[in-house]
This record gives sequence, C-alpha cells and structure tokens, in this order.
Amino acid sequence: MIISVPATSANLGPGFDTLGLSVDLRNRVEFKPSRFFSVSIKGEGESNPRLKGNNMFVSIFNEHYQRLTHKKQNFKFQFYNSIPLSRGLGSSSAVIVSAIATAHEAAGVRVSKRRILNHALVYESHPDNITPAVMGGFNVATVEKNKVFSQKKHLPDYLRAVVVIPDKPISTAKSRTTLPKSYSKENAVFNVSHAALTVAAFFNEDWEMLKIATQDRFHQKARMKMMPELFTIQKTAYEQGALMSTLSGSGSTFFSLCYDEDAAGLAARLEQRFPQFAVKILNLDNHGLTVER
Ligand SMILES: Nc1ncnc2c1ncn2[C@@H]1O[C@H](COP(=O)(O)OP(=O)(O)O)[C@@H](O)[C@H]1O
Ligand SMILES: N[C@@H](CCOP(=O)(O)O)C(=O)O
Repeated sequence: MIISVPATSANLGPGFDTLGLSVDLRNRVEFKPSRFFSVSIKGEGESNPRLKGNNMFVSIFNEHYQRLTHKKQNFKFQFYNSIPLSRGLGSSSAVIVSAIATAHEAAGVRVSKRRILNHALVYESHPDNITPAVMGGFNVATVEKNKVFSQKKHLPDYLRAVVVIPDKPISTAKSRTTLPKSYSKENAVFNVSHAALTVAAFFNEDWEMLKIATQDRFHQKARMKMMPELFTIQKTAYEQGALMSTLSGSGSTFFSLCYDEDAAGLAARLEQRFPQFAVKILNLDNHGLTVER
C-alpha cells in the first residue's frame, strides 16, 4: 500500500493563509508492521540525519496509531520523497497529511478526507497547504472553531506550473515571525479585493485576470527582500508569458502558472538566467491525498 501526498503552493499572492493549489510532485510512503522500528528515505531529505530517527512523520503517525488502536506496534517505513524541504512547496503539510492517513490505514480505520484535513489542522494552523494537499486542485480555505471550511476548483490540464527552487531553504515558522503585526486599512482592502478576484478568476477560468488579481501587499515583498533574485525571477516569468508569478508559500520557491505551450520556453529562460537554481515544469494535481492498494 502506498500513501501519496502532493506538494502545494500556498498564498498565490494575496491569499495569505487562505489560497493554495496542488502540483504533481509527490511524497510517497510504504509501511509494514515489523519487529523493529525502521525508517528508510529515498530522495529529498535522504542525507538529513534528523529525518532518520523520530521525525515529524513518525511522531504524528504514532500519536494517531495509538489513539486509534491503543496498541504498541513497530513499523518499517519506506519514504520516497520528491518535495524539497523548507522551500515553500508544503513539505511539512505533505508529511502531516501522509502521517495521519498512514496511521488510519495501519489501524484499519476508514476515514474521510475532511476528517484527515481537520486532524492536520492541529499540526499546521493555516489551512492553505493542508487543504490542497488533502483535496487536490485549487482551494480556498478558512478555519472556524478548529475546523477547515473550504471550496475546491478542479484545475484544467492545459495549465502548467513552472517552479524555480533556490538552493537556500526558508523555514516557514521563522519567516512568519518577520511579517508585520498589523496592516493599514488601505493594504487590507487591497489584499481582500485581490484575493477575492483571484478566487473568481480561478473559478471562472479567467486566466488572463490572474496577473492583476494575484498582487499582494501582505507578505511577498518582505520575504522576497531576503533573496532579491526572486524579484528578477518574477519579472522574467512575466516577460516570458506567465499568467501569474508568486512566491510559493513562504518561499524560497517561486511559482509561475502558464499555458502548456508556454511552459518549455518559460522554463528554458529561467534556467538560462538562474543556472544556480532548479527549474521544474510540473503538471497541476487534482487528486490530493491518494492511497494506492
Ligand atoms: N519528508 C519529510 N520527512 C520528515 N519531516 C519533514 C519532511 N519534509 C519536511 N519535514 C519537516 O518539515 C519542516 C519544513 O517545514 P517548513 O519550514 O514549513 O517547509 P515547507 O515550506 O517545505 O513546508 C522540516 O524542517 C521538517 O521538520
Ligand atoms: N500561508 C503560509 C504558507 C506557508 O507555506 P510553506 O509551503 O512555505 O510552508 C505562509 O505564508 O506562511
């Protein structure tokens, strides 16, 4: 059995802590009961000694397995990770969601995606990554009384994401502490109106509206200043036909959306200008969390 969870790009400009979509870049985990606990990692994080022991997946898995079965059982976990750590592609959400889903599978307890999502909220208080990680597609989400309320839009297959993944990580938790404590009414109105327009543009598939709609005054500038090349990436992406180009989550990845026919040209230009960074063309994802039996 393989539990698989996609990477996510959150905020999408003005939708701070609210908007996110999933892309087809997945972490997969296989597990089986075993006499001894063991973890094997292939791909992202494989040389990180912190992930070999009691990592975030294992502690969340144990918490839920215990809650569901009241039993102690060792497992052998095999991780195949494609989501880079601390690059703004929702690696922590993917781990949280996969740990909760894996614990339910291991315990033989059927659970809805909505419940998994609400469990995930305990470990990540903003719903903009965990929602598309579970549901797939474009999502708008909010939290009320410890529950996620969200709406999903299926994404068409003629769009592509082009992501530029810098070599330096940015910790989401640390980066959040650098943001302003309050915003002026003018900037709040700016972001509310732009986030609303972004949602409408996605639901109405008005892709040409996104360049205007995805402007932000809440978080991007402050974060992008930490890595000024990101401003040039955004400018280059727009010159090369991107429909939108925004900081992915808290960064450091930059996310651009474009038509399939423009993706190769956009990626080639970004690779040429930023040879030090990884550039990937990704399909969008509409499945979210999957369990392959
Ligand atoms: N594959 C993984 N296995 C275990 N823990 C992980 C994995 N990926 C991410 N994490 C945890 O999540 C943290 C990164 O979270 P965060 O800074 O929010 O980055 P991101 O923007 O990728 O979500 C890592 O330091 C690690 O603790
Ligand atoms: N809304 C959050 C999103 C963080 O996404 P991540 O992929 O960087 O974890 C924020 O902007 O802090």
